[in-house]
Amino acid sequence: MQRPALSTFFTSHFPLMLSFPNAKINLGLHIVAKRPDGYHNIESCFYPIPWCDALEVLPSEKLTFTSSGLDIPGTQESNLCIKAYHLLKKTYDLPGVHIHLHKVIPMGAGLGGGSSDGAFTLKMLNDLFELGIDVPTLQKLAGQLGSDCPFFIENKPVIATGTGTNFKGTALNLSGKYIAIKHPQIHVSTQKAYSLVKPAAPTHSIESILSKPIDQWKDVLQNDFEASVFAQFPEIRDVKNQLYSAGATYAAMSGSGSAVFGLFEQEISLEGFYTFEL
Ligand SMILES: C[C@@](CO)(OP(=O)(O)O)[C@H](O)COP(=O)(O)OP(=O)(O)OC[C@H]1O[C@@H](n2ccc(N)nc2=O)[C@H](O)[C@@H]1O
Ligand SMILES: Nc1ncnc2c1ncn2[C@@H]1O[C@H](COP(=O)(O)OP(=O)(O)O)[C@@H](O)[C@H]1O
Repeated sequence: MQRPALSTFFTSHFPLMLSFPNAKINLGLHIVAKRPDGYHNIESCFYPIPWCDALEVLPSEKLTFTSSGLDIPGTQESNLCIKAYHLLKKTYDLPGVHIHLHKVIPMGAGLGGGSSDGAFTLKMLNDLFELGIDVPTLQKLAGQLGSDCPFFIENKPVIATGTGTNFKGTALNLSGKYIAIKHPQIHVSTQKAYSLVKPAAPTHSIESILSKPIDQWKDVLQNDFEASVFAQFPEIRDVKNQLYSAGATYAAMSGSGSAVFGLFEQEISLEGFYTFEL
């Protein structure tokens, strides 16, 4: 079937699209080796969580961008939504769009919020303009925006290896558990965090640890960033300890920080933490 011209497409379809780019947590994170390109091979479980931004794309004469909610550092051109548009525009005949991002997910937190916005922009433009880009190609494109971006294309729990862009599905299902998260408002540079860790081959695979009950994860399911980040910012370790004191079955820093999360069997309310059901 021949695809209609994009201009007629807009007038014949709903000219608006809304999505809710969500955050992720890392359940365990091993930094396995430094690569010749300067990046690191890792092993981690990426798990999507329902803490979301809101992203709207609608027709416009030219590309425009607005945001609300939390202030996003950097220029519009450095925003991953705009980068995603330009990346697709290199290959596809994209008309103008107006992108509005309502920012909720804390930034520089290890929750992948910016990466999610970039990946969701790719998916929305693909759907809206019926570009027909398949999932592996979308993941490759997302990889050009950042290492965390490809995960958000399929957005389901995976064991990630390589630079965090090779995925194996996992049956891990935390539905019905509760999570408490705090972003201690400390900005940890991902690049610096990687440079402070000495890579090492792990003794146990994350997949094997995650196959055990959650109450056995403590002390074995490790995030290799924690030691150096906690040494620099002891208050982040305090947040983790606070979660265990409150009865968390497992608590850890997400990614390169500084957000810390705890998993609970029951609904909890903790001052200063954002809590919700998974
Ligand atoms: C640590 C993780 C774990 O999920 O997430 P965050 O804590 O940022 O959410 C990721 O590996 C971060 O992914 P992302 O934040 O997209 O990183 P990128 O923009 O690709 O890279 C930022 C910098 O981190 C370093 N980097 C990133 C990924 C990787 N596998 N090895 C690296 O050494 C590089 O120095 C790079 O210049
Ligand atoms: N749409 C966006 N939302 C948030 N941050 C963005 C976005 N686009 C680019 N950035 C940049 O990415 C940085 C952090 O990205 P984010 O993915 O939120 O954190 P992290 O990598 O720690 O998970 C921000 O400080 C900002 O400079």
